[in-house]
This record gives sequence, C-alpha cells and structure tokens, in this order.
Amino acid sequence: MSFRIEKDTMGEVQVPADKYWGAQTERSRNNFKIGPAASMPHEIVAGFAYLKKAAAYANHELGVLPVEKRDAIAAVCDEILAGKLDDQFPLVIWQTGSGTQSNMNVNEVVANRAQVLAGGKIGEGEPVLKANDDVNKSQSSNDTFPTGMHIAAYKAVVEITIPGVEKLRDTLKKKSEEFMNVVKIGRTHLMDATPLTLGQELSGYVAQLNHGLKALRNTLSHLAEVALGGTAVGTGLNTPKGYDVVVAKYIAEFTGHPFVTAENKFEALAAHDAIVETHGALKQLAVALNKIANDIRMLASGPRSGIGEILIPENEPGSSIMPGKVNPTQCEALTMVAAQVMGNDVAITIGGTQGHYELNVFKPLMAANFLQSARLIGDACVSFEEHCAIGIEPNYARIKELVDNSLMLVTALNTKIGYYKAAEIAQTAHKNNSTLKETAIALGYVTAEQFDEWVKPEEMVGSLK
Ligand SMILES: O=C(O)C[C@H](O)C(=O)O
Repeated sequence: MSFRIEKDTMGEVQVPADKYWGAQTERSRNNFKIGPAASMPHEIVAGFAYLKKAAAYANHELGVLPVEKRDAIAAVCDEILAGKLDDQFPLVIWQTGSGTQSNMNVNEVVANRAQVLAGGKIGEGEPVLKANDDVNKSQSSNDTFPTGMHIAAYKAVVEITIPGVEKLRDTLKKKSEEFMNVVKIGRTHLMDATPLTLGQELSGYVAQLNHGLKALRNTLSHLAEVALGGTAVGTGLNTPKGYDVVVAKYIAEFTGHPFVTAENKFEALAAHDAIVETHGALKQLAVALNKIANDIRMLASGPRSGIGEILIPENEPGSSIMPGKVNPTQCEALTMVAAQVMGNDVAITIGGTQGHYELNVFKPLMAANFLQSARLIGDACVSFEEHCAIGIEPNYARIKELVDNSLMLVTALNTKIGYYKAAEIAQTAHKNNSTLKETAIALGYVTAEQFDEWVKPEEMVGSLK
C-alpha cells in the first residue's frame, strides 16, 4: 500500500494514498482498534453531510464564507449523500465521546476531495478548503455531532420506523375486523377465562401499536431541535449573528424535515434527553411487539399438541432433524428484535446520564444504539407483516372445540345462581371430566333449557366494534 504524509497540530501522519481522509482520521483508526465491525453508522455520516452543506450555506449567507468555498463544500456533501464516498469513513463508534474524530473525518474528506474536484492534488499547492477553518467554520464537534445525530434519528424514525409499524398495524386492523365475530376462549394468567372474539383480541394489538406510534410522534418536536450554532459549550462562540436560525433553516430545506434551532443550546450539547425520550417510545413499541409476537406464536402452537387456534404462514422447514416441522420464525425474530431494543434502551439511558457540565460524552454510543433500534423495529414490522400477520387465519374447528370445552363459560351463571354454585359446577365438571351442562343439571342448579338460554358464548363477548 502506498502512503502520503498528512499533518495536523501534533505532527505528521502516514495516510493511505488512495483515501481522502487526513491525519486526525488516521490517528483515530490507529488509536481505537476496538470492534472493527462497529462502524460509525452511515446515517450519521449522511447527517454530517447535510449539516456541513447547511453550515456552508449559512456561513455564506451571513458573509463569512465566499461562494466558491460554499459550493466546493456543497459539491462534496452531495457526493457523500449520493453514496459516492462510502469507503472514506472508516471510524468506529468506540472513539471520543464527542465524536470529534468523526467530525474531523468529514472535514478532512470534504477538504481533500474538493482539492481533487478542483483539479489539484491533495497536500499540494494552495488548498481549496481548509478542514478546520472552512469546512468546520462556525462549528464544533460538540454541536455538529448532536445535530448529525438528530438528523439521522429523525429521518430513521419518520422514514423507516413509523411506516413499518403502520404497515403491520394496518394488516392487524384488517384481520381484527375480519375476525370480529369469531368467538374464542380468553385466557388470563395463561389459564382458561371467559370468551372474547379473535377480532377483539387482535384489536388490542392494533391499539398498542397506535399508542406506540402516538408516543413516538409526541417526541418528534424535541428531536427536530438541532444544536448547531452552540459551538463548543453552547454560547455560539465564533459564529456570525443569527447563524443558528439560518443553519437550521437550511438543514430543514436540504433534508425535507422540519428541523429548527434548539431552544437552549446548553441542553442540546450537554444532555441528549431527546434521544432518551424518543428511544423510550421505541422501547414502548418493542414491548408491544414482544407481546403481540408472543401471543401469536402461542395461539399458533401445535400443530397437534398446542393451542392451535390460529394458523400462520409456513415459510421454511423448521428443523434440520425433525422432518416436516415448521416453526413460528417471524415471531422469534420479532421478539429478538424487541430484546435488542430493550437492551439498547439501557445503553441509551446510561449514555443519557453522561453529560458532565457542558458536554455529553456518550454521543456515538447513543447514536448507534438509537439508529439500530429505529431500523430494527421498522424492518422487523415489515418482515412480520409480510411473512406472518398477513396470513393469520382462524382454525375454526379448534377454536370451537376449546370454547365448547371451556369451564369458564360458567361465569355467565354468576348472575343467575350466584358465584358459589357456579364455582361448584365448574369444579365438579373439572373433577369428573364432564361438561358444564351435564354437571349443572346433575347438581340441580339449572334446567337444560335454562342452561342453553343463559350460557351463550356469543353473548358473553360484549359489544363488537
Ligand atoms: O471537537 C470539538 O470541537 C470540541 C471537543 O469535543 C472538546 O470539547 O474538547
């Protein structure tokens, strides 16, 4: 491999000749060989590209950056956003907690790539752009990284998470309406309870997802606040007047999302409560999805020795040794995703506590975990919808068998003969392995006609919407 020499304030560093990054990126590569698979998420790099371009436009508009420099910065940022420079961002999450090295990675790549685009050679002649003075103008890592983090997080939630959850919610809603009259037995404490309909049961899942989506949307106004303009400690040192508002306006324009300047820059640099807040809603969704997937796999259990009240798509051979076995794999994937999101929430919570005076120094950890959760929930909902939820069908025969056998239909007699006599019927029927009707008549508490009139599962399910 051939190298070129790059310089920073600490001296010379050898950098691979075919890369655009500079000395500070290379130092980070050498100093943090921790989990090479833990790359800084590409969404963060894209967030930086948006904000560097916005900063260049704001700096120019406010008279501190010439138009040629603005355009040179913007051209490289556009290349980054188009994915043309993906191999120029080699750093990992486990670096400085401010993300300074990732900020400098972007500054260096933009400066060196601009040199080449202008027909020059890296490190030779008058630079088109200086990484710290031009590309990083009116910025610090302390306000850029949180800004990139909010851009990436907002986009992931709005473009991946919400559409994925809505797709699953819509299918479950359709199924709920379709099966609204299918009376099945309810279970509480995992034990037989009074009946409800399959549609009612599914409607609970729809409501959970709707509440999760509402919780998520409620957090978006905080996430839409960007820290840019706060610079090093939140005071905005080295920025032209009005820069924070103008730069946020450009971020909104370039991303198409309603970003605004943070109300309080000290909060925006030193605390990442917005990330904690939105991830709290992602955790709520993970909890909901875990319950939904668990219920569905238990309802579909069998095919001969389980509950078997619903049928779900048979997608793959389930076993390498047991011929013909099919497993509820989508439920397994979705519950694993839920576990990962709950784990990420712990990391994000701890990350959120690590704001010391003017700076939170767990930024890359918070960003990476957040983005993983947002992507996982969105993708897993789509996968679950397409390969499981869409194919849910009632197993009518099994549902009827379990309703007919249920002892808890006796609850309908509470208001006719009293709880104690009804309990005696259920206990005796259970002990003698007989039906409720036979037992009720044998005990002399009701006639056959009364039993048929009073114990009607379809009239025990409340109102159907
Ligand atoms: O990189 C910067 O701009 C600031 C750095 O994170 C620091 O506060 O030491």
